[in-house]
Amino acid sequence: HIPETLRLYLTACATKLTTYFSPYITITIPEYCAERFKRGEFFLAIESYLGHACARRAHKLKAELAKDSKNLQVSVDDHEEVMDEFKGVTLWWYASKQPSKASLISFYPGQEDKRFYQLVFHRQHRDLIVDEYLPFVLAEGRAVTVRNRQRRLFTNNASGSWNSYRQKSVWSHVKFEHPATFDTLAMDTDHKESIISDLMAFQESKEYYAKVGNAWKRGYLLYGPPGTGKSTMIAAMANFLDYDIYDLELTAVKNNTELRKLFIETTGKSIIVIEDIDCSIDLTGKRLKRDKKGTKESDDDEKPKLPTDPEKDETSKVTLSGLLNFIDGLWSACGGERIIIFTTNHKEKLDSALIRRGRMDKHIEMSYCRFEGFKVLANNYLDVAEHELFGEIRQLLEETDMSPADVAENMMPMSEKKKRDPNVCLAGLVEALKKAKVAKAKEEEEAEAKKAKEKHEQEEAEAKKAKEET
Ligand SMILES: Nc1ncnc2c1ncn2[C@@H]1O[C@H](COP(=O)(O)OP(=O)(O)OP(=O)(O)O)[C@@H](O)[C@H]1O
Ligand SMILES: [Mg+2]
Repeated sequence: HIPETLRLYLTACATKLTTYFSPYITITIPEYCAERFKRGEFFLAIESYLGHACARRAHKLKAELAKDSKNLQVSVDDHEEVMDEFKGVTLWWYASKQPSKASLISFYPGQEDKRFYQLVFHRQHRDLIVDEYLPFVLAEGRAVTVRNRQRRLFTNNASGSWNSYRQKSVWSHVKFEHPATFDTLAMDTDHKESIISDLMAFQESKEYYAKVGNAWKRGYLLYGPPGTGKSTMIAAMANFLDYDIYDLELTAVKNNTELRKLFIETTGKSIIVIEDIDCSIDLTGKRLKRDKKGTKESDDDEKPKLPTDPEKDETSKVTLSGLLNFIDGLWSACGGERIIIFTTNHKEKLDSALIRRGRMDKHIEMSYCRFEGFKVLANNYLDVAEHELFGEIRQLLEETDMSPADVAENMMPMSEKKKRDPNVCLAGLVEALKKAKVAKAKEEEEAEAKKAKEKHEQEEAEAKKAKEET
């Protein structure tokens, strides 16, 4: 009978010897790495890669529902061996686990079993594997993860009911599931095409941004009257690019420090949206309450402010310069692929520093519904591509300014949901357009009258003045 210590020693020696003479090299990738509470990114990438690329060759698989509970995620089961081939070289992956000492109380998930992957290959391929294969696996695995992930809509305004228990993170999120696409978006076709190609160019120009030394980001300013599809456009962009959305509510951000923190916690492949920028900030750095959503005008629930020195007061607000820094690239260190979008109903109210090129690279105007946009809506809502009323509608759309939201609403009044008869719906739209046309004519008339009156008054005043002088 051999003493325990000696036995352990001999086993260790035997392992050493076999490794010494073995022509094979083993690389182990543990599930939990240095930062103990986070699953290692490489481990996760391998898991995705093997499930995707090599699963067909494995005998024992396990399937789990992905986060969105729609896609099945298949991965290689524990204690299973899979073969892979890379540039003609064969290598083997083992998924395995090591039960940890039972006496330990588990502090983090996975303490019970230490799972790991082992990669075995011939030592003559060492350089190929380390320099090319492993980076390849990492990239592939990441791509698979991205394809399977559930996209999310983040918000910093957690006062609502959602996820309010998640106090720790500055952002709270819900699933992002907006059906809007560029196909369903009613707007000028050329305009739409130019936006799509701009987005594609952005997505593909990682190297270019690195070369010119810019952060990999792009800013869009969406402007136009209410109901012209600015928010819808953002959803369509996110769907097109497969990005997350961060909806940044500036009025809920206390100061520039908090703004920076929010920004740093965003991840790549995301769109950061600040809606109604003109209502959120003004040039003196004073934040305005937005009355649009029925928020209170004044902070009368706050304690009366003690007189403080102006410097201190400054830090309690998000200022324009804070916002500019935020866009400019304090943060370029935290990786790229971000799009920043501002929306506004009044472009002319914005400070030129905010929207100059370089900050907002592209200004996109969303405008009233014209015939091209209407055709998209008619197709979406009524499945009509041609109709005898189209000619009249085309004419009326040119003469009135109706937003796509109103056109859609008039074409399909919510109360008459069941009547999807195109004839009825389009006739309803014609009616509404005619009414809008009359209203517009009246408005113009009134404006004209007012102008004439003012002119008259001015002339009178001038005449009076001239009389006095003489
Ligand atoms: N161009 C469009 N194409 C398709 N649908 C549209 C379009 N514009 C508006 N709609 C419809 O009208 C609704 C309101 O549009 P949306 O919220 O995108 O407008 P908005 O420009 O963001 O308005 P606001 O300035 O008030 O925020 C949407 O739910 C959508 O169904
Ligand atoms: Mg909107």
